[in-house]
Amino acid sequence: MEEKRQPVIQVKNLYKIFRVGDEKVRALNGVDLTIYKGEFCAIVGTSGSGKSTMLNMLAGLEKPTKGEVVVAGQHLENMTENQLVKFRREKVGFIFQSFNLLGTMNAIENVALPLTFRGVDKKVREAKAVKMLKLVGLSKHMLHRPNEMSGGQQQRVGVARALVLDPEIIFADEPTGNLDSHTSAEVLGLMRKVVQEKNQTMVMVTHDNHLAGFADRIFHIIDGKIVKIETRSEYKEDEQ
Ligand SMILES: Nc1ncnc2c1ncn2[C@@H]1O[C@H](COP(=O)(O)OP(=O)(O)OP(=O)(O)O)[C@@H](O)[C@H]1O
Repeated sequence: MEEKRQPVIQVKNLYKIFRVGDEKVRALNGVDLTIYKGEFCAIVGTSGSGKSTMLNMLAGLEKPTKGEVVVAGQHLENMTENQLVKFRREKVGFIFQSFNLLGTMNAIENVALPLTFRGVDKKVREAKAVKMLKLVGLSKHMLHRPNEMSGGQQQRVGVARALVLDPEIIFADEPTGNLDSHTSAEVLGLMRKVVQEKNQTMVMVTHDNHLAGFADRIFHIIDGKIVKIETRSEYKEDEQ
């Protein structure tokens, strides 16, 4: 089993040091990790542990101080800003805590929006958006605007919008931050299902241990270091 797994994200000896006045903040203090194709991984830690910094490095939003970040075969630490923009556009989808939906657009239009930026034909855009909304269980809410939907439904529109471009890798930052625990569990279960079906790779950061439990593997981060990696027991048994 193990040797067939294809690494999608490889981080080696990663440091991110911020200077604040005379002080140095070691937001990432020597991180090594590998994430494989098809995995749903969670990076979990308390406030200030380095989660967002880690996600920013993996998504090519910020440059490391030192170390390697290889994503989908590309060394992000050597790329120019233009190359990073291209990398993000082609490879990556984002799901945020705040849904970032446009209030004047209905669900279909919101989900179709990233395809507009790619110059996809209107009919094709709408067909893809409808398909994604069905996949996230919103068949009956396609024409609803954000203020005509619940928080959980809005977040599912956000998930559909992140996945409509079929990204190889999805990054999620506290994706259920504004939702109650029951709805959070539903949204995460759904994200996991969709990503699994398409054999995509998802990395989520959260401070919530319970929500991290939805992931195949959990990386625990404390003071910019990965201190423990947990694998779901059912997967461990598969691998033996
Ligand atoms: N731009 C910055 N300049 C200076 N220090 C920073 C900067 N960004 C983050 N830090 C520091 O780096 C450390 C890690 O921050 P980070 O935002 O990655 O934590 P986090 O785990 O995502 O926290 P939270 O859950 O509160 O969002 C913190 O000590 C933070 O104060």
